[in-house]
Amino acid sequence: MTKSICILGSTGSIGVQTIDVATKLGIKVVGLSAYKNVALLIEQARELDPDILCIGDEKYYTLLKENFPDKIVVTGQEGLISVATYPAADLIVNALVGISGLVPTVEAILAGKRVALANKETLVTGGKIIKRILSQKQAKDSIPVLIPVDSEHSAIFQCLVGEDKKNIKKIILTASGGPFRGKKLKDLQSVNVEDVLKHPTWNMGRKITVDSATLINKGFEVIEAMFFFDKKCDDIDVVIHPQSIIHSMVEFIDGSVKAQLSYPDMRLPIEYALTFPERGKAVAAPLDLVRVKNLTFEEPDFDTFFLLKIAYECAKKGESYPIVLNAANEEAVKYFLEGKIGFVDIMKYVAKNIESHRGQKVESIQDVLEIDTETRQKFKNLVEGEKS
Ligand SMILES: NC(=O)C1=CN([C@@H]2O[C@H](COP(=O)(O)OP(=O)(O)OC[C@H]3O[C@@H](n4cnc5c(N)ncnc54)[C@H](OP(=O)(O)O)[C@@H]3O)[C@@H](O)[C@H]2O)C=CC1
Ligand SMILES: CC(=O)[C@@H](O)[C@H](O)COP(=O)(O)O
Ligand SMILES: [Mn+2]
Repeated sequence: MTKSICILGSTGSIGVQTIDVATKLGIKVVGLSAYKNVALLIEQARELDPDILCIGDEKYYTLLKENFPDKIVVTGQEGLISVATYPAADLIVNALVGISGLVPTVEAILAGKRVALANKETLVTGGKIIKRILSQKQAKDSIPVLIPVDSEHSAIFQCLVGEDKKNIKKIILTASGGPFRGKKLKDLQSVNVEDVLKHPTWNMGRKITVDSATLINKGFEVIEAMFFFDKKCDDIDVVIHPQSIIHSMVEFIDGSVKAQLSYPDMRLPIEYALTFPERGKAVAAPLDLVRVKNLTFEEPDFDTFFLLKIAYECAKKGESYPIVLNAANEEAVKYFLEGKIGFVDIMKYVAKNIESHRGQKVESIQDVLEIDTETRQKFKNLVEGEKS
């Protein structure tokens, strides 16, 4: 079992829950990173006494170092990589948000680390390159280098224990449907940030909560599943399941379907990633299906939530398309949370960015980062251009 971990993004939703699980399991946290929430990072470091601390934003470095003169205190991208590759950690938990998670994942893998991956943007943007890097690495044991934390992928991973991947017919990802399930585009014109952040079943960071409302989160998860489980997007379905009790399913060639169920609590997939191939008993409340009563299912509304359809198209085209999808979406969500564009504009501008994109081959992480930067610039030009 894992004995020591570093947590990248320890001050976020997944980061904080990882600390809870690790503490309950008696796992030592040897490294922490945050971007700008230095107050919480200091509090966490006082409690956990790690060896290495990283603050992304350099302006907080001095404050952090003054508080911990005897620890390794690092900053910036280089500092983040020092935590991602820290020698004393058995496993790195990547709980960063957005493309900021990509390079640390790659560096951790290259340094021979196992990674519990919550940061889905890593595989959305860098899946092709990471797959190549993993194929060149010698497996040390039967435990995969990348272990899923995203609840759906953890569910599938659990359903596949003891199974041969060649017997998978289909992966069925469940989606809550978000706060606007059943609504049409005309109903969404005037929704505000507060409405969008009211997720019906999960309590998560702001960016992923907005992604759940547009359903692009599920599109990203289709792409994430392609890389985790080596499947084509045509073999991955999405079904709306408003209760978020079934976290995903696998249909096998004989017609049998396996599912993983629990109350919606991210600490369970986090615990599974930390204890795999064993199971812990640190966190989950026992599931009472009589109390839950109804498990219901619906078709996704691809017309209203058209970014899900676009995500499938990007998944099929591969190469630069998922990178552009992710970068345009990250910018759009940022603009929306800053009050600069409306909710429907997120979907509209991401769609426009994809429409005008001419695919490019992707051969390296450098290519990924260049396409990401170009797309963000193009996005800004598009939005600012339409405003003036
Ligand atoms: N939250 C959830 O329940 C789930 C999340 N996920 C995925 O897990 C990942 C994390 O999500 P979540 O915990 O909600 O996100 P949060 O926004 O809550 O946390 C993000 C963390 O990353 C840090 N961070 C943000 N930007 C940067 C940057 N540019 N460089 C370095 N560090 C940075 C933040 O630091 P600071 O606090 O200092 O800003 C914070 O610690 C995402 O990819 C998400 O899609 C998947 C399934 C469920
Ligand atoms: C908890 C988790 O894994 C999220 O990715 C979740 O799936 C979001 O909810 P939606 O199903 O609404 O996208
Ligand atoms: Mn998920």
